[in-house]
Amino acid sequence: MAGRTPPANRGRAASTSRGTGTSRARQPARPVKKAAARPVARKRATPKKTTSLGGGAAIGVGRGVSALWMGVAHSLGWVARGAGRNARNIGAEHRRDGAGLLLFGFSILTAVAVWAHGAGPVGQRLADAVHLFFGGLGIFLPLLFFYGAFRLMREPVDPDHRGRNPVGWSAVIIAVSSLLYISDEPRDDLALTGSGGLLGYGVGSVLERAVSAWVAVPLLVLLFVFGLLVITATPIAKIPERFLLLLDLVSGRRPERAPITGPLLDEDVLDDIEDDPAPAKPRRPSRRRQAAAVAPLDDLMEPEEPAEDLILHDTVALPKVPGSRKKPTPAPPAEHSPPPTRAEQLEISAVPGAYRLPPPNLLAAGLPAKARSRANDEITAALTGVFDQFNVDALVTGFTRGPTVTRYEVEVGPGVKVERITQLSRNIAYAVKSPDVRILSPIPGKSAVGVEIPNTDPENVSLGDVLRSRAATSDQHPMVVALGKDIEGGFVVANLAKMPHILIAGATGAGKSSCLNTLLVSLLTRATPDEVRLLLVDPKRVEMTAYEGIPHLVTPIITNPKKAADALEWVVREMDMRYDDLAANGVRHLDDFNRKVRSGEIVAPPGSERVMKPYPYLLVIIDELADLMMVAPRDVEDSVVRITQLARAAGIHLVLATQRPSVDVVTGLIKANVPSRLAFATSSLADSRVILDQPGAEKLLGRGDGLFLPMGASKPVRIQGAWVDEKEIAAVVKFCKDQREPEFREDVTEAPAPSKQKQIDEEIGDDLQVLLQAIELVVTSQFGSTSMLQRKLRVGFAKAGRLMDLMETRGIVGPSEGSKARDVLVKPDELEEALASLKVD
Ligand SMILES: Nc1ncnc2c1ncn2[C@@H]1O[C@H](COP(=O)(O)OP(=O)(O)OP(=O)(O)O)[C@@H](O)[C@H]1O
Repeated sequence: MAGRTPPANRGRAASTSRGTGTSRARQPARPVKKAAARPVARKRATPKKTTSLGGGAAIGVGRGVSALWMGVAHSLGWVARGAGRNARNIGAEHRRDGAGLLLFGFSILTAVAVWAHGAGPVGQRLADAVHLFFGGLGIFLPLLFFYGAFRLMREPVDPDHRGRNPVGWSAVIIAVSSLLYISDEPRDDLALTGSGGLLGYGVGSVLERAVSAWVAVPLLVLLFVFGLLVITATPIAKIPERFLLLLDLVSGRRPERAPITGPLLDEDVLDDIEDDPAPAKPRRPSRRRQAAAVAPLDDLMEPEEPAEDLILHDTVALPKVPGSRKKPTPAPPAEHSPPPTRAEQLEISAVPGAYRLPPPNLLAAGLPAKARSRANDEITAALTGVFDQFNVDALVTGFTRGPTVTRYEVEVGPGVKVERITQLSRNIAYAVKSPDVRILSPIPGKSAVGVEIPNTDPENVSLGDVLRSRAATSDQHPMVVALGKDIEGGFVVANLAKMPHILIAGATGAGKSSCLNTLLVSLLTRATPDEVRLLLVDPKRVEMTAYEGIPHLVTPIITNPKKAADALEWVVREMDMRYDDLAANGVRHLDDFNRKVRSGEIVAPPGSERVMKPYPYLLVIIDELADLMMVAPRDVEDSVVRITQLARAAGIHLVLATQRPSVDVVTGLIKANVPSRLAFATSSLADSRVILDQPGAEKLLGRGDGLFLPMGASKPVRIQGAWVDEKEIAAVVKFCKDQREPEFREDVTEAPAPSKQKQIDEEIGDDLQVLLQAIELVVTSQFGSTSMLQRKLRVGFAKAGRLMDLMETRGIVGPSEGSKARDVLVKPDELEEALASLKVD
């Protein structure tokens, strides 16, 4: 988005990018032709001028010298260009490290020269120069170089604040040296080296003569203060806040940290977080707002420098060809998560402080994200080439690199149809050697067409980074989970309580299970079992075994689809119970109920033995909805629909995952009631339409590449799902399990309420024997046909139909599909179990 590209960044890209130079040369030819014409004319004129100077030996010698000189110059130029080209191919971090090491070397030289008067003749000259120029201040110069070298090597550059330190330090040095000069006016050159040096003399003497020492001194003090404010990035209005914060830190009181609850973290962990500041650039305004509340000392001194590994990307702007179209003005930076909210549930814990959340350092930090790589430059050139070949007046004006995909921004010239870019999609795919090109027309919020092309050098998004980002830590709600990073490199988190239910779908291997892992680990690291309870359904049996035994579970992980259907009915009962409580106490949402219970406004009715306790959120995660829908389609659909329609206020939320997003699994009713969707790569356009109601998911790349369509949004956001590995999952699970045993509810997987059972039993009446025969017939033949029952059991049509209905209510066969035979849901090897359960009933 335009808003995410600070002008400074664009300037940087424009001045440093070489690859872009290539694309520039390939821009529409008009300006290039004009420029080329002039040098040719000059070349013709030159020989004339030279010959007019006269002939003879002098000319010959002159030419020889000139040729030699040109030869040497060309060779040197060639070597320098080669070295420069190679240097540019080195990664940005290495170049920065190189500069840091160079400065470090220089600081050693200066230190030895100035402090120890050593380092040979070079050191002697250097020391003299330093003393002459900076006077008494010169002895601090090595320290300043050390500091500069340390920052260059340790912290990434932030283009927004690139000039801050040089400007700040220059102001401080000029002010101090001038003050030194005025306070100790030297009478000769030698004394100059003791006071403010030439610098102090230059500024101090001029100022003193111009406005007298009485005015010059306050002015210089103001300059000094300005320098300090610039270095520490402190606006004047923030001075009192920062000062109080500094006092807090000096007196040993740690400032309140919004992100992570205090008692749950030890000092090491906090230090980890201090070393690992949240990404700053795209959210800079709000970061400033919150700086006083969250910044530790490091942040106070260097609040604008994001950690290398958490740096966010902005659009890398490419230089414009002369006279190219104007760039749209940047809009304000995009936020990826809802504004911070105060979570009521946080204080629910029955035994405060008894349960510690897993420390963030259990989750490893990912590799630093790249803002630009060689692959990006090559693709920019390829795109420009395609536009040139097809004579389309369009410019690649920049790109935003995400972890898996880069979005190239293309601006079309006046009068050029946007469709011309769309029509070129196949040629673009051919030129960039990737079939997965996705064209966005326009990029929301920008007058530009987006061409999304997979990175040939994709990066993983570590869950730890997302959970430690400001997007996640600024919202303390226990149901906030990490999703990943968007295409602009911004962290994406979501509050499951606000979804309020989400459907996750994608072909096998697309990243659903990994996504469920990130959701679960996010919850475990942010919510205590008193705040959130989990009901996990894993018909695939292997995906969630790692979480068995965590204290958040209400029941052991359910792997049997039939039991899962029963569990959903339990959820409906739990929801009804919660609703009764809400209604009886006149509150509309579980959060209000919990707040009133805690404040004592809601108490048990007189005479009741019940102890009123806050309700935890209940999150139901179903890994394969299709398996449940096969067993008891009507029951599951009924339960899901009922839960999704009502459960929001009762704090019950559903996460439904499926790899078969067909209409018989994700039925119209379920779709209508599950408003948030997350699509990973699907195998067909039809599947994409089922999940998102629009195409797009079929073009995703797999491995966590997804489209997130939160409730109410019309356009999905492309994200790269976060990744958490098995070791990290095991560490977090162990941390939780070591503290508490799960308290299972016995009734979750119990068969549905006796009243309903009885009703069905009554329905069976005297037909039990014939029903058992019918079940045997249908299951062994795997053929759910009414006429077959009529023939084999010698019963009439009405009776056979009734038997079929009874079998449907028992989950033996699927619903009627007109004249077709019904699906048989019980396998022959499960027959005994099915018959036994019926006989017991
Ligand atoms: N966010 C991610 N980052 C990096 N790699 C990923 C990510 N998500 C998935 N992968 C890779 O893709 C593989 C398959 O992912 P996953 O098991 O989550 O797919 P799935 O959709 O659940 O498949 P299935 O339905 O067969 O279980 C993983 O083993 C991993 O290598």
